[in-house]
Amino acid sequence: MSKMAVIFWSGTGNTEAMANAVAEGAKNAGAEVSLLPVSAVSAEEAAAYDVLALGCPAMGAEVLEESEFEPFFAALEGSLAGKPVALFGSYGWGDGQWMRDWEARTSAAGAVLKAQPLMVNETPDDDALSDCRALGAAAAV
Ligand SMILES: Cc1cc2nc3c(=O)[nH]c(=O)nc-3n(C[C@H](O)[C@H](O)[C@H](O)COP(=O)(O)O)c2cc1C
Repeated sequence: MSKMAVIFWSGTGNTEAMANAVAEGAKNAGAEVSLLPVSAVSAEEAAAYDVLALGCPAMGAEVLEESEFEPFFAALEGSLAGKPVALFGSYGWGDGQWMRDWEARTSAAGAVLKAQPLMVNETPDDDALSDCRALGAAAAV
């Protein structure tokens, strides 16, 4: 059974709702899942998991949230070579540039992207939550 961490930052709950569904999908697919706000985990602890699902909304001007998530991810980048990773997050008025940049960084770090990064506009509806569960399942195997 793979040990997977779903690690997220969420200001208004949208990415958190996605994270809950990602974790549910991964558990249903047989993974042992830890669901963690980014404030509760260090990069070193995150790097010890077999699989990572990382969630962060578009913040600032098309960037990762800068006070907690960006420092966490910057510290993790050096440990991502060969690591299976899935990315997800909610956004508002943008066109997804934050996710394209994040995906490029993750690939450049040598991570193995387990699925297309999943972006949801604002609050996830039922279809989006089922996409989140599918992402979790894809990451878990
Ligand atoms: C300070 C701030 C900056 C934001 N910057 C962007 C942005 O650059 N592009 C975008 O598409 N949405 C942006 N948004 C919208 C959020 O990404 C969107 O509301 C998202 O659903 C928030 O997710 P959360 O509920 O997990 O915090 C921003 C929101 C806030 C509060």
